[in-house]
Amino acid sequence: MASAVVSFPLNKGKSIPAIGLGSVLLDGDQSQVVNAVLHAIKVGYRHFDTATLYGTEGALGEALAEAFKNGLVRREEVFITSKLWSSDHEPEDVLSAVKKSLSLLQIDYIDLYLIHWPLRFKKGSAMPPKEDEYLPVDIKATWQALEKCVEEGLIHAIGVSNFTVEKLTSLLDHAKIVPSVNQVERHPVWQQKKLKPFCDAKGIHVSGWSPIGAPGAIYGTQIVVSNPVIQSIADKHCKTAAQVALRWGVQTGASVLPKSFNSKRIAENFDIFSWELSDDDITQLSKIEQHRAFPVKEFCSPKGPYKNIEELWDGDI
Ligand SMILES: NC(=O)C1=CN([C@@H]2O[C@H](COP(=O)(O)OP(=O)(O)OC[C@H]3O[C@@H](n4cnc5c(N)ncnc54)[C@H](OP(=O)(O)O)[C@@H]3O)[C@@H](O)[C@H]2O)C=CC1
Ligand SMILES: O=C[C@H](O)[C@@H](O)[C@@H](O)[C@H](O)C(=O)O
Repeated sequence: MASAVVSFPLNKGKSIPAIGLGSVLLDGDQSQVVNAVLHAIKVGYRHFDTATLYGTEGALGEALAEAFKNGLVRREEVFITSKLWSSDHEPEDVLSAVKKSLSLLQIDYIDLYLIHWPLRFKKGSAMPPKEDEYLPVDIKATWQALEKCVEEGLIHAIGVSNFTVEKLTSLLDHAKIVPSVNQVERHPVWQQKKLKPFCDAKGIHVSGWSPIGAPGAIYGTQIVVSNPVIQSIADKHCKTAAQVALRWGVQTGASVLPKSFNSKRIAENFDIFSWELSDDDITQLSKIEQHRAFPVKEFCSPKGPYKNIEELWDGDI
């Protein structure tokens, strides 16, 4: 068994384990999710990241039910993150979306529920949405509906995903509950040098998606695993570039959410707690030229709230 998993305290609810298993599923075979989650629990993972969008809440729920039944782990020992999809932002849709997630996950509370994107789409919209499927965003109303779900005990902590400093600032102006987490793209090639210090100052924990640049995904990139600075640090520590990227994420105070449905890589990605990067390694990594691997221009539209990636990310690109 690998070393115990480290956690970061949140401003509400339980601590968030520093590593969580991602669960984007591109081809439809749900059994690989069930197997991956059960294997990950045995390796030591205690955090699982899913979303309504991914269609993997049911498979995660099935794996958790089996793990609880077999005594592999107890409910209070795992941390489950899921996300509200953009077509469920209407306040009256939020409660039923949360209840649907709970039912698929087969649990009676969700540790962390995030607004997946600062975007609102019509019901049944395509992915990415067509031009006439965008609706005006009203984060305040959606957030208030989520705050109610916290009051009712259905969710223990709430947060956002893909929010910039500007979008968080406007949410903070009227939020009763300060978001616990902002889940964003984060790895050594996009370190979130503007957003991370802002979130730290506001007590908002940052979780990094695509923490190794999604090297194996159809939409993915090799920009992290083939970066020469990362690779040379990996060689020095006898680790892989993926492990250096993940260790960097955790060592700089953010949780990381690597997705793998492959047993060997699930274990490889977890092996980041019994060694550390030196201050000089961190300095070298801080000098890597920065750019987003995933600017997500699919969500920019002349009819949407963001016409281009500058507007989506408020110039932080
Ligand atoms: N909030 C948001 O908007 C977003 C959230 N996310 C969340 O973050 C998670 C992680 O992001 P994701 O985009 O999946 O990208 P990751 O950086 O986690 O990379 C995952 C891909 O890389 C492969 N891989 C995993 N480990 C290794 C390794 N050690 N060496 C080489 N290849 C590896 C995986 O294939 P294999 O399975 O074969 O190992 C998979 O194809 C998602 O699954 C999701 O849960 C992601 C994007 C956006
Ligand atoms: O086209 C847009 C992208 O697929 C985007 O929707 C995903 O990256 C998503 O945020 C995720 O969580 O995986």
